[in-house]
Amino acid sequence: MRTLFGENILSPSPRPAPPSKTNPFELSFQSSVGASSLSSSSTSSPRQNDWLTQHIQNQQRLSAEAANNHSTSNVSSRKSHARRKGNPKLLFMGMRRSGKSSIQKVIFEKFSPAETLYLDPTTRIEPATMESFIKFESAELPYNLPFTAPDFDRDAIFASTGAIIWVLDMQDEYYHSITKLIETAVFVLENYPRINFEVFIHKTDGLSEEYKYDTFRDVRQRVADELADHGHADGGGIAFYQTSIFDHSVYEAMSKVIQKLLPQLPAMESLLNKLCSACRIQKAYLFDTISKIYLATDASPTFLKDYEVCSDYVDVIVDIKQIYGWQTRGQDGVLVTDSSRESGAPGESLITYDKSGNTYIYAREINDYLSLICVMGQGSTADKRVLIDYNVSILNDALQQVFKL
Ligand SMILES: Nc1nc2c(ncn2[C@@H]2O[C@H](COP(=O)(O)OP(=O)(O)OP(=O)(O)O)[C@@H](O)[C@H]2O)c(=O)[nH]1
Repeated sequence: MRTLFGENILSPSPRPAPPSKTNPFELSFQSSVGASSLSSSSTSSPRQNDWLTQHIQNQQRLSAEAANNHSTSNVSSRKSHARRKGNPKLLFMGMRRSGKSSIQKVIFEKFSPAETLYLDPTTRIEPATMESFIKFESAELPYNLPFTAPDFDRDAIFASTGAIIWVLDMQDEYYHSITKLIETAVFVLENYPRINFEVFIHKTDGLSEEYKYDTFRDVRQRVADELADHGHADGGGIAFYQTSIFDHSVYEAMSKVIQKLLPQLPAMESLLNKLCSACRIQKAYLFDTISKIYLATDASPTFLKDYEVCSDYVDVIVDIKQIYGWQTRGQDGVLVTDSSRESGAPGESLITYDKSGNTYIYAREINDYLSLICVMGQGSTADKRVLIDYNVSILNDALQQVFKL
């Protein structure tokens, strides 16, 4: 693989094209809902972005209200995920030695998988936070904590939790874990229906594809059957993921868990979809650079290979940043505009992806903690870079609008 790092890795941000010129790569936010309001201007993308942002936020607000009413009236048939304001809060649960601490250490504290071999057992609730683009908060519940007891202060633990991640060790005897999982899931569904319940079927490394598939299906089936017996015929909205700290699967699963908690997700996805169709991007990911969690991607099918390449590229970016230093952040929690940065300009780079050089990875730093990584498709060659940069800068502006509010 040949890296095309040039002097432009830290080049100044591209100048937007003059608004009077028609730009074939410009984001055009055509929508059936707002077609009439957009038809008057075909080139004013920043204004269209404002409109889109507002429109999406209104939609989000309405659907959040609807979901709220729905979940209070009918606990077992919740459909939408509980997106809430504030930081995503994750609670790790599961049997002893299932890998709860390891997942947190690898993702949030950047331990290498081998360093997790001899972690001390967790005996008390250990909250941890990671400051990145968003502040991730996680905690691990010791296996034997009697949280269902009536005198236990459950609200202190569960009231602010966004998602519970049940870690199930696939390489161990897992029937007891399933029993505990069901107990916990029923308790959560009945007492805290707005918490997302996620199951990591963990330690998939070193197992045959056939065994992984059979075990995954077996666990899902058992959980669905047991929950149906407890009156949750729809499976309680529980999601299952195969994970291992030795590959990218744990990052991908964690990304999906986090995304469900982000109120800005629909807006980000919509913006990425528009960018992809305007710039012929095969796949676009918005990565939280430090944690390698992607906060959003476009609607095109996700291939693990694309994700792996983009994720590895984020590693490269982090390594380069470690060498040259991280730039300071403007204001807490708010995206910093290129012009308002105290020092330097956003980093950007290209890297060839296949031998022909037609497919390449485009990386653009949105701010110090957020990166846009795109797999560029055929027809979006590197010589159209200025136009692509221009569209990405529009996306950048729109993202700032989304996260300011
Ligand atoms: N093969 C494999 N081993 C893993 C994986 N994740 C964790 N482990 C190992 O599993 C063992 C237990 O991991 P921990 O993270 O300490 O498990 P825990 O659930 O936090 O354990 P307690 O705190 O005692 O409840 C360690 O030796 C890890 O290296 C994985 O994905 N694959």
